[in-house]
Amino acid sequence: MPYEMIVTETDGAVAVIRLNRPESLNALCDQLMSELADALRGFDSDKSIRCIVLTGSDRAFAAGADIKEMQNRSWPETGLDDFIGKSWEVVTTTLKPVIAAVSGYALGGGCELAMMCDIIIAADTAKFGQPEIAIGVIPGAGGTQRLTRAIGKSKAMEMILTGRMMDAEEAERANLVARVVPAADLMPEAMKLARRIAGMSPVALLQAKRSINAAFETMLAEGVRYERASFLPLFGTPHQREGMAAFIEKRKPDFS
Ligand SMILES: CCCCCCCCCCCCC[C@H](O)CC(=O)SCCNC(=O)CCNC(=O)[C@H](O)C(C)(C)COP(=O)(O)OP(=O)(O)OC[C@H]1O[C@@H](n2cnc3c(N)ncnc32)[C@H](O)[C@@H]1OP(=O)(O)O
Repeated sequence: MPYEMIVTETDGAVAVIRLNRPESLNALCDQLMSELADALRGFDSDKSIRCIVLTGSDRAFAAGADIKEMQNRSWPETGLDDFIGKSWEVVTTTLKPVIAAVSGYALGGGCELAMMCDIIIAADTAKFGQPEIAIGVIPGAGGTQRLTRAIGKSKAMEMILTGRMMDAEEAERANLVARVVPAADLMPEAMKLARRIAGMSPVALLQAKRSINAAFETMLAEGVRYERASFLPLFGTPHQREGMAAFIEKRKPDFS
């Protein structure tokens, strides 16, 4: 599928998807989200890819869903089409680790898209927010749920009820992002992290990602049961044997 609104490339076992609508600060229109979903499905089924980096431009990761596209839509016409589920949610069903490398604006659907990813690395220029209230709506792609779980009720409520932005430093203090780096270092740092993750056992990465995400979705006892059900099947796999043998033999493991 030729893409008009995203650019994709691979670097060894790492795939990079760059949102590419600079004229509208990467506003997330239906076509862009369909292209993103297609690219994610493709890399998720490509055995040579073990980690995915999603990024935007220096000025904007994404300034939200496309207001101009949404302006005149109404539920009676579009309510039967689960567009959010069929395209936006593909990020959350991607089995491989997805790193969001955020520079500039990540607002509304842009912040929600970043939060659907597994790890957010922020440039010191990043600005996060859910300003939907200012245009008469609320977050519609998980923002009220993921932001609250990530930063706590009071700060999430303040952000969503006022629509204010938070800068990268505040986002790091609030645990919305894993780390803040100088803007010039964003992609080098994101790629370094992605390569490190890509060197690990794919089956262990899958079980770890699923178990951590289960912590968002369930009560503690159920989450621990889910983790145990993910942990025990790893024993007897070639990568568990190789990983533990390599430690004992004092050598690097080969998870290829
Ligand atoms: C039943 C009906 C269903 C309908 C929807 C279903 C399908 C979609 C699924 C959506 C699920 C997610 C929902 C999400 O939670 C909702 C949103 O994301 S709403 C949008 C939230 N974002 C914003 O409100 C931010 C808007 N942008 C700004 O505030 C400013 O642009 C800025 C980021 C502060 C930057 O300001 P400036 O530096 O001054 O730059 P400009 O404002 O001049 O912008 C430059 C250029 O980009 C255009 N643009 C910016 N943001 C958007 C956007 N979100 N949508 C469309 N276009 C955008 C801006 O218009 C300028 O373009 P120009 O006017 O020059 O052509």
